[in-house]
Amino acid sequence: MYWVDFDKYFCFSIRLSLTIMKLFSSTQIKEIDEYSIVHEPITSVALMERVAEILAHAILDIYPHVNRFLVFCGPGNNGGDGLAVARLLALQGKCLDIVLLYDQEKFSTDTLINYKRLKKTSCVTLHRIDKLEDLPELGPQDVVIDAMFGTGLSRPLNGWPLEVVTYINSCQAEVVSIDMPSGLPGEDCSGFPSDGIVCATNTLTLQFPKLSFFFPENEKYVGLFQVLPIGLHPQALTTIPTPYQFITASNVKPLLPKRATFGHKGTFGHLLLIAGSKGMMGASVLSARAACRAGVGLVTSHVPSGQGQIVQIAVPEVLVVEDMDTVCFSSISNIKTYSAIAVGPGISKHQKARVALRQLLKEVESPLLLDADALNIIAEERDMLDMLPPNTILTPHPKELSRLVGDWSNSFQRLELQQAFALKYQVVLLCKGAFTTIALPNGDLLFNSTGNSGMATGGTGDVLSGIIGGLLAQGLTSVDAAILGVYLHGLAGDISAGEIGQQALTASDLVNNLGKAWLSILK
Ligand SMILES: NC(=O)C1=CN([C@@H]2O[C@H](COP(=O)(O)OP(=O)(O)OC[C@H]3O[C@@H](n4cnc5c(N)ncnc54)[C@H](O)[C@@H]3O)[C@@H](O)[C@H]2O)[C@H](O)CC1
Ligand SMILES: [K+]
Repeated sequence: MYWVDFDKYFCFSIRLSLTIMKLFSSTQIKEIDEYSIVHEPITSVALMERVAEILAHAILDIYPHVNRFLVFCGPGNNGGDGLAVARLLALQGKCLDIVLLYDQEKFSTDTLINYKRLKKTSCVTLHRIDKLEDLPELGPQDVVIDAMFGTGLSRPLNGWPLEVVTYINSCQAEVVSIDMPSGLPGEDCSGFPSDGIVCATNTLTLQFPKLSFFFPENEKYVGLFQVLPIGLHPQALTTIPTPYQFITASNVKPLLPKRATFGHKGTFGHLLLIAGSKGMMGASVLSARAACRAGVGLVTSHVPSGQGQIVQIAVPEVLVVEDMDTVCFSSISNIKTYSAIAVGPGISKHQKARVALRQLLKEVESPLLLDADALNIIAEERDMLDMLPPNTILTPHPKELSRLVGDWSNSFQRLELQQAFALKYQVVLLCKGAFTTIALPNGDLLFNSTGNSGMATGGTGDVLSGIIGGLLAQGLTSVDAAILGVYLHGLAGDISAGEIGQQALTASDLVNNLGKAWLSILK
């Protein structure tokens, strides 16, 4: 399970007046680091000291009762952070054993300065070690501080550092990694063997989450992660370009649609929801309920003939139109009446639904969202991809996404495929999951910050379609509707998990907590 200290993250972003929380590559982080040193101005060793104070504080917060820490230090500034943290923890009365993996000739300038400072500190024992058998004893109550490699990692670990990583991973002790688990690259992890990376209990990362933290295959290395603002220069953060952004509360607040005082139900849009088929009417009900709580004026549910009663009883707020077919969506009518259309949840891949979807794509003029079976159909009938109107929103989960974009061998490649597809077809393409990603028609890629694994349960995708559809109908652009919809959906999930826990969470809880989610953003 991941954990991000979003409050600290938000506070800091607001203080810097950032409207967008960017995510940077390791190379760019080095550039931002250097820019900050010149323009703050601050010496690099003073910046390292500031970082170490923040890190030591966070470590003491997590482990207030731990008395002994074993710090593994590499040659670069990550090792320097470790040495400075060790000194500060020793000054707090903790017992510190420091394992130096390299001779001081290999140390970076600031690491060497901190090595010399540490030698003058009491309660620390420095070990320059190059064999496992010489390592100091590590008890289950002790905590390992991993300060071997951070953003400067340039290749997979081998030799001595690899032996140390294997040893650390075989021990019972908890591990806190500084900035990154040693051995984990910041972005593309292909070619980095899985046994050469520290498995941290907690990762205390500096200023920004690293891209690789958002990849499911890296959960076992990153553990719980916390983002610690270290005061890098706001100018560098705003001017250095990156396609990656992180959606936080400060990003979504400006997107909230205004409610005109004299508005009536015609003012707030009319959504057509084409969802459900015989035996799959739950999808229709859930998406309709969610749409009704998304601020939209009117919702019409298009359902198979004879199924309308289900929706009318379950969601009295919606209007219902029945198809001619008794099984599935088979034809469209009066689509120009609506300010947005969402199609797909539970519609089946029946031949009649395929024909109707094709017809819809030919005739549609309003903003459009495609989900679930609508996506499966266009993945199989690929000429329909060229019929997608620009800015259509597609909301697949990973399996549906792979049908659209092809298979990937790691999550970084998945991001690239997602971005390329959004750019090629000029659509907004989601990949639902932890940190739902949203690829934009300009090639940018956003990560959502809300949500939890309690939401990994049937029907939550239908709820998302209803929310985003409702926002589209109110006139939000596709990009804004996708960002706000995904954020609200996850927030409703977090509020639900806070009330009833993740295990008991159902899709209906998300709908019921959407009001609280809106209020929490409006605050
Ligand atoms: N974010 C910031 O602004 C700050 C970050 N700080 C910390 O500095 C590190 C990054 O430091 P850097 O010196 O650039 O890199 P590393 O310490 O990660 O390591 C570089 C060091 O390691 C060697 N090396 C690289 N890969 C390997 C390998 N596979 N095997 C062996 N050796 C390797 C390389 O040659 C160098 O010697 C960042 O993570 C933060 O912890 C600053 O303290 C403050 C500002
Ligand atoms: K590290």
